[in-house]
Amino acid sequence: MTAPSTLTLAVPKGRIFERAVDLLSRAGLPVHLPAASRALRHHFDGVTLLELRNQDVPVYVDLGVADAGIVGRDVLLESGRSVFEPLDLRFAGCRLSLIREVGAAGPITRVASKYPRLTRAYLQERGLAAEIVKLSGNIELAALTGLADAVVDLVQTGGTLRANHLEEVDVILESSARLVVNRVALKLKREQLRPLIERLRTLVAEGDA
Ligand SMILES: Nc1ncnc2c1ncn2[C@@H]1O[C@H](COP(=O)(O)OP(=O)(O)OP(=O)(O)O)[C@@H](O)[C@H]1O
Ligand SMILES: O=P(O)(O)OC[C@H]1O[C@H](OP(=O)(O)OP(=O)(O)O)[C@H](O)[C@@H]1O
Repeated sequence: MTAPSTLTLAVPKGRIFERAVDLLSRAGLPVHLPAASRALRHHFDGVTLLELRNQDVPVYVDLGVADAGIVGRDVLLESGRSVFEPLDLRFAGCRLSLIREVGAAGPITRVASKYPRLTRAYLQERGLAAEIVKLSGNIELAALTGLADAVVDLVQTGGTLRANHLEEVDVILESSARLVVNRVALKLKREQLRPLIERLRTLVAEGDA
């Protein structure tokens, strides 16, 4: 029998990181939160964690450099990458919404977002020919300053909207953290990936993810 090969997993830094590492640990992988350092690749017994920007997780998984990863559905759909998505992990819940200043009624001619592809698809579906401006963060400021007459961004508690006199005009999609798996790795590393998916599925079903 050959020794099992290393499993490489892509995990985004930021708000998902700690929860994702903890979940993988509770699913039986010998991983733990790395000590604070500048290291971006963390080696454990038979498992390597790659600490990436959210947007890069689907890229690493699709191209097979990571066998699997954890990423928000919002980022996954925006990426357009064709990865296997076996499991909704049911944390990092939020929605992607069209947002305007409270009471704004004029036409939408320019929309700012970190999600230009999803914004384009949404506007096209409604026959709206607005210009899309890609921004990188604090998207709500674009609506406040007049850079755009609407923005497409994430809403969770609604606290950011309330603090900035903005309102949700339409919900475009619901998001939560997803497990994504490279389609070839699913076959080649089946003996490692299948049990991992099933253990994660059990944790989610028990409300423990
Ligand atoms: N306020 C929120 N509440 C719950 N989940 C959120 C919230 N904001 C974002 N998320 C989810 O968590 C994911 C990661 O969010 P995070 O804030 O870490 O990303 P970011 O720092 O904006 O990304 P990056 O800097 O890599 O562009 C998002 O893709 C989304 O799925
Ligand atoms: O509805 P709420 O609970 O207020 O959450 C929504 C906010 O959280 C996210 O921002 P984040 O803090 O990640 O900063 P960013 O805009 O730089 O991405 C998102 O982009 C919203 O601004």
